[in-house]
Amino acid sequence: MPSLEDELFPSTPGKFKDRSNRKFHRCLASTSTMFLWALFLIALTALYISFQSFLGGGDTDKWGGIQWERQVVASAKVHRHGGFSVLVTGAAGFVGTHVSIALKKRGDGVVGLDNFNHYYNPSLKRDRQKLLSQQDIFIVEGDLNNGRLLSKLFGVVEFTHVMHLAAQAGVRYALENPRSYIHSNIAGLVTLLEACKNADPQPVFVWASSSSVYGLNEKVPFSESDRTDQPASLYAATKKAGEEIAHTYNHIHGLSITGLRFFTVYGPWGRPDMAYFSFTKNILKGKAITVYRGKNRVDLARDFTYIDDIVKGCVASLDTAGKSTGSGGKKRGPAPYRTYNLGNTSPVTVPMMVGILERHLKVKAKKNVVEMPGNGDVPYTHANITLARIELGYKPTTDLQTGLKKFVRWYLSYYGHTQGKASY
Ligand SMILES: O=C(O)[C@H]1O[C@H](OP(=O)(O)OP(=O)(O)OC[C@H]2O[C@@H](n3ccc(=O)[nH]c3=O)[C@H](O)[C@@H]2O)[C@H](O)[C@@H](O)[C@H]1O
Repeated sequence: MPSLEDELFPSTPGKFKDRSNRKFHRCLASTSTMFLWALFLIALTALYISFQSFLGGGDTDKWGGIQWERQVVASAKVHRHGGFSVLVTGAAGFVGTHVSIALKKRGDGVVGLDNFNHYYNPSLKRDRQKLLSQQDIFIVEGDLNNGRLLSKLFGVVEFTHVMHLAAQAGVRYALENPRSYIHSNIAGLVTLLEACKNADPQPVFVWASSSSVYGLNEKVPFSESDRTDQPASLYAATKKAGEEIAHTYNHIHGLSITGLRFFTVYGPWGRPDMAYFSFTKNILKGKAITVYRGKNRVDLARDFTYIDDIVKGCVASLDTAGKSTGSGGKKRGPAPYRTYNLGNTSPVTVPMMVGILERHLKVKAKKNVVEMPGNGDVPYTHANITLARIELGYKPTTDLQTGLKKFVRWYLSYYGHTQGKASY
């Protein structure tokens, strides 16, 4: 009777069989099986890798693939003669959402980029995303530091402009999480500028700096030419560093750069970490709010600027920016480098801001007035906007009273009067 082995590995008919031959066959059999298994596993791995690269992912499964590219291209499509194709970073953020909608409404193509981080409750960001999606604006989910994603994006769309609004915001949070400022405001900025530098043609670059760069400067109102070498917070320091970094990309690579120094922007769909927003929540909940006061019992003041005015300043900056001159990463000639204050030019004290909120909310605030802790705050901001007025036609029109009324109306409609849903 033939053994199992013989059946599995029948000898060639007519050939002589012996024991050593059998051993050899047995060894060959197990080696071949192992070899076949290895081949099978290699093939499986190769199949998986090629499927992943077909999807375009790798770093994250949130981007890449044919469907994703279609969405990006459709969102970037320009619907007006001479319109722009704009990459808006931080599109699910406060300013990013408003700027994206304004651009889309006038016929520009807009592609958003946002990492939906958890600095504050991302459900607000998701709701802003829904708002943008109703305007056919697609947000790519990814981080600024993902160079692969950025080069893919610039490969799919020839962006004419980049509106860079993504950042780690907040002055006081830098004490808790300093690295997040370096990650987004320094490393992320450089990764994005690299992608812009390498793009051919290079896009125009407009980005959000901050009033905080004036730091301990005591000359008011703050003009663009005033000193900015005394930052009071790490946030301010990273924004100031961003300005210097952007300058080198303008100088070496011919990128057209416009830096906008925003002054305490507020309004509907705003940031829950900001004072006017968190005060509203706490006043409605009957909780005490902490109002900081400066040295010698001097009230702190801010040049609060309404979101619609900021949006006009951003759009005007895109419209008036000269072209980048570089190609293949090399500068072909001088490119514009501009810096503007976007403020309101009428500072209001924090207690006055609280008073306006009390009137709009029809609730009296419980206030704890404490001396300003040494946490990065500055006592006073006031923008000189002459340059922006002359060169951008920037003219803010909303005072704090009117702007906060609009904010409170939005807040109550979004969170409801009961505050039950306000978990941020
Ligand atoms: O223009 C900017 O470049 C920055 O504007 C904003 O910073 P700020 O002007 O500091 O706004 P915000 O925190 O609302 O505090 C407002 C006032 O309330 C005081 N304040 C704050 C908190 C509190 O509990 N109590 C209080 O009195 C506080 O002392 C201050 O006097 C952005 O957050 C920042 O990301 C950046 O964009």
